[in-house]
Amino acid sequence: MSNPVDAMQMDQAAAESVLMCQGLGMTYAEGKLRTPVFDGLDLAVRKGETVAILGASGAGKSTLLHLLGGLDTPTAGEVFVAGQRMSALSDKARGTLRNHALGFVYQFHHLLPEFTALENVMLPVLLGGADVAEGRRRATGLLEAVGLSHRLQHKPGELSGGERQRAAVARALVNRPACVLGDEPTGNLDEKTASIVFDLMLGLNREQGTSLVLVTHDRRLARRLDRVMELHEGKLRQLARDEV
Ligand SMILES: Nc1ncnc2c1ncn2[C@@H]1O[C@H](COP(=O)(O)OP(=O)(O)OP(=O)(O)O)[C@@H](O)[C@H]1O
Repeated sequence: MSNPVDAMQMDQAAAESVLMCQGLGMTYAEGKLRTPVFDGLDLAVRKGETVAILGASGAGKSTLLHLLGGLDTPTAGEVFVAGQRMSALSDKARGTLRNHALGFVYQFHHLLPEFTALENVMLPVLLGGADVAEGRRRATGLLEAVGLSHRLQHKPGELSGGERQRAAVARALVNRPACVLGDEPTGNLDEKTASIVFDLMLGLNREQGTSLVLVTHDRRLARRLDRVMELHEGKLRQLARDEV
């Protein structure tokens, strides 16, 4: 960013968004193999806004979500989380900001198998520095909200697929993040359970004013979000309602 006026405008726009990227580019490089995925992507997600990202297999949706979540470093451009420029932060500060400001839900739940549902949901609260009583209170409240108050002591292997995914949603929301990033969060569930988990995410996000960025192949679910974007041939484009 050579022009200071541009830099100030970018910082201003970032401050008004919970999540923003500008000029985002990613090219994977391994030895001589270079895989350009996209370049020059701009996206700004406002507080409470829900955004779907559609795109064919291999279009770069997971790559984009990883970069937005600070889990990988872009080869071009900038990501701002809660107004903070990710590239300006140390690894430790980036990790703290991620834990505090973002929640993640994946297609596979990624719950820790040796811990109970309650412990899994408490963990991000404890990592954020709160005490055990506070962690238990918040985790229990959210597990109740996702209909799992009767399964607090069950380990992931003792839960159904839908129950595991609901626990993963509770875990993503327990630190009251500004934004939840979902990578096909209902992709592994049957239609009815997918719809229940999706309703839960939307309901909890709206109650808490949390923004949602959701990668999905399911246009029917995407249509229920505020905005639908499509990643196609390295470009991100907002779709009109009748295109979804
Ligand atoms: N670590 C990596 N090294 C090299 N290339 C990669 C790497 N990760 C992903 N890619 C390539 O980048 C492109 C985008 O991958 P990505 O996983 O982001 O796509 P996607 O849109 O999420 O696909 P899907 O819908 O199938 O999950 C793909 O062509 C993939 O092969």
